[in-house]
Order: sequence, then structure tokens, then C-alpha cells
Amino acid sequence: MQASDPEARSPWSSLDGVAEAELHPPDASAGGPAVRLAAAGSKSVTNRVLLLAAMAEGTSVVRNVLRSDDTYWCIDALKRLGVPIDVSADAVRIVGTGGDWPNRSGTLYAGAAGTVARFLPGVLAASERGEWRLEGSRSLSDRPVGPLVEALGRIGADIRCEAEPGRLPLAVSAKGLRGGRVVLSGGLSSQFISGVLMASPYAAGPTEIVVPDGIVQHAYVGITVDLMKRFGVTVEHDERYGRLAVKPGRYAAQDTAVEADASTACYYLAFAALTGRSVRVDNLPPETRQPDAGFVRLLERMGCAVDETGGGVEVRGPAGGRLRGGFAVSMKEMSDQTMTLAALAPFADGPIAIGDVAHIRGHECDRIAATCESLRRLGIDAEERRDGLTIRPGTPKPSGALPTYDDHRMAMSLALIGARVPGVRLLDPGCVSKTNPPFFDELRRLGMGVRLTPNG
Ligand SMILES: O=C(O)C1=C[C@@H](OP(=O)(O)O)[C@@H](O)[C@H](O)C1
Ligand SMILES: C=C(OP(=O)(O)O)C(=O)O
Repeated sequence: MQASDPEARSPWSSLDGVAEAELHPPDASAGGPAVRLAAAGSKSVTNRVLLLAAMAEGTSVVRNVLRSDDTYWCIDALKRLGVPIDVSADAVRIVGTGGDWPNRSGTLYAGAAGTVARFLPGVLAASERGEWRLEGSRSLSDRPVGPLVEALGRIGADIRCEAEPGRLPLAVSAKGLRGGRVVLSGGLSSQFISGVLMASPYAAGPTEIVVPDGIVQHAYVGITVDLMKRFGVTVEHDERYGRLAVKPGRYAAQDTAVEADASTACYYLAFAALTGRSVRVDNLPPETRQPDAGFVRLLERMGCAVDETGGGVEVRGPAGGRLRGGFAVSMKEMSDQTMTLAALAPFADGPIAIGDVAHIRGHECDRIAATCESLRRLGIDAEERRDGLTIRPGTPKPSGALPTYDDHRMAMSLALIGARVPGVRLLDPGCVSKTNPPFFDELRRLGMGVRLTPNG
């Protein structure tokens, strides 16, 4: 089981020194107007924009930047590279250095952020000179980077896995990229493709990426392509990103705002589903490309009413939180919500079989195994398969504090069970800070009881 890694908690984390959270359902009766919330900025958009702005020519101003561990470590890495960055209450101002980093050597730290580990190596290798070491947290050092390192090598990068093949830490010896054709599997992580893409305009010649096998969560590649375009670089591609082509170019500084994080919004909308209440996330643009926005379709299928008018998303759960089950679903395209669905599933009226998510065994923890283990600890029947799990209806019975596997989404999903069952206890609740430090405050705003126990 993944032990937590205190070093990866940043100054933007919350719940420092909190050992345990105990959760209780809201006591006021359901009904009444929707509770309205705003989700913080998207992790995926924040870290892409920060890196593109740092590589750009000119000064970018970025508003609604997410303040969480993952984005803190991205900013920290850029500062260690000597990029002038000013973080103020309402914006982050970045003076782009055109892909040449003022500090030509040093150690960079990615925390537990997959986005930093998979996007930074290409960005570093694309510069003309420099020697850096890229390290990550304990959990990040267990996650794969091999296909990315190999693909970047094909277009001229000199990157070495220092300890174990295919794992952090990496040693990057920058001497520019030449471009060329690379064949890269999309079966393990979409982030490898995004990582090659973001660096490729800075190669000497055109770069072509061929993905022969389909991409898990292909929408994240779409987010990368869109943001590169916003920063002035066009990517040619087919509809499912089986082939992508980038010509040499330069990013141009932008004044831009980060959209709300759809993955974060899902926890609050799932709370509505479980409690028969109504929750409105005011700032989630219905036209977003973030795949987790599609989770509301699943909530609809389970009996929720969904309203996407007025620039936000509102979900009302069915009376008494009686959700519909009895279906099988592929979560390949929005696999970060696998655990959220698993938290709803015991309260459905039939089994729910989740498939096509073998790749989430390589996320912050082995999320298939961890979810089955956690549900079973609560007395719920969860059957584990290689690429998914099946959950049967039941009443969760908390009988001890649950591990959270140093995984923000395990913690946030398990906490939701506390919206229906009193006394769900979570160890190391602070792991939510990877993407969502105010999570437990928001649960309180939704009416849940949250009791925090300090260490010792
Ligand atoms: O590119 C991104 O911002 C992300 C891609 C996805 O990862 P994988 O493609 O590795 O599954 C997703 O799970 C992660 O939370 C964010
Ligand atoms: C898989 C996730 O994160 P990362 O960006 O570290 O890959 C996640 O947020 O669920």
C-alpha cells in the first residue's frame, strides 16, 4: 500500500498535521434551492498553460490558476529553471524565456504530479543546453515514464532513467530536438503524447506522432492541442489523434483564464446524487473538453436530473438517493471518475460493472485494487478484474479508519460514502491537496459533518 510522502505536500496543501477525517451525512432534510459552488481552476489546464507560457516569447498573465500541490510543484520547477514568475492573489505573471532556461543545471521536483513528470522532460530536452535531474514523490517514482523517454529519444532527446528503467528520477542532457517520426502507444497514458506534443514546435524539423492503438482518455490530448493553438502553434491531426503533426514554431505569450476543474466538480455533483439534493457548480462551462464533464451523463442514467443551462451545471439526485444500477460501463474516457462511480454504486438498485480502465492501476496508486479493497473493508461486495471491477448494492458499514493510499481521488471518493453512512473515517485526508485542498471545507458547505483529528 502506498505510504504518504510528506515531502510532496506543498505550501498550498491543507490539513497539515491532520491524521484522520470522520464524515457524517447532512442532517437537514433534502429539498430547497441548489447549493451553489464554484470549482477551482483545472489542474490539467493550469499546468499546461504554465509550461507553454514559460516556453513562450513575452509575458503571459494567467488567471484562475489552481492552487494545489500539483500546480505548486510545476511553478516551483519553473522557478528553479530561472523563469521569472510572480504569483499574486488574482493572477500568475510569467515572463517566457523562449525555451532557453536561465538556470542551466539543477534538480527539479515534480511532487506527485503526473502532468509535471510527463510534460517537463520534453520541454527541458528541447532547449539547446542544460543538464537537469527530475525527481518525484514516492508514488510518482512508481509510475511509468518509459514510453515517453523512448519517444523523446527518437526525436533527439538525451534522457536517462537514473535508478530503474522507465521510472523517475530522470537525467536530462539538453541539446535540442531534431524532430522526426515517432510511434507511441496511447494505451498506458495520454500524458506521454501530450508531453511529446508540447515540446515538438521547438524541434529543428517537423515532428509526426503516430498512435497505433487508440488513446486512453484521448480528450486530454485535445486539451493539449487546443492550448498549443491558443499559444499560437497549430497541430494537424485526425479526429482521434491517431496521427499528429507539428511544424517548428514558437509559442506567443497570452492573457488567459483557466477554466474550472471538471474532475473536482464531479465530487460535489455526486454528493447531490447520493443525497437527493441539488448542487450547482456555477463555473463549469458545458462546452469544456475536460472528459470528466461527461460524468453528468452517467448521473442522469442513474436517475439524477441535470441542468446545463446558464453557464454552469446543476444536478438533483433522485428522492432518497435511490440510484439506478444494473449496467456495465466503460470508464476509459473519463477514468479519473472510476472511483467516484464506485462510491455511488453500493447505493444503486443493481450491480455496476466498470470496464476498460486497466491503465488506472498505474495512477497515484493501483486504483482498481485500492477501490475493491476499500469497498470490501466497508462490507461491500466488489469483484476485481484485470481491467475493472463490479460492485453490488449493499449498505456500507464503517468499522475502522480507511487508508487513502496517498491518492487524492481515493480520499475524495471514499468521503462521499460518508454523505449516506455516518462515521466513515479516512486516514491522511490531506492527500486531497494534490488537486483540491478545500475539499473538506466544501463538504461542510454542502451540509456534511466533517470532524478532523490532529496527529498524535
Ligand atoms: O493530461 C492530463 O492532464 C491528464 C491525463 C489523464 O492521465 P492519463 O492519460 O495518464 O490516464 C488524467 O488521468 C490526469 O488526471 C490528467
Ligand atoms: C491521474 C491523475 O493525476 P496525474 O496528473 O498525476 O496523472 C489524477 O488526477 O487522477
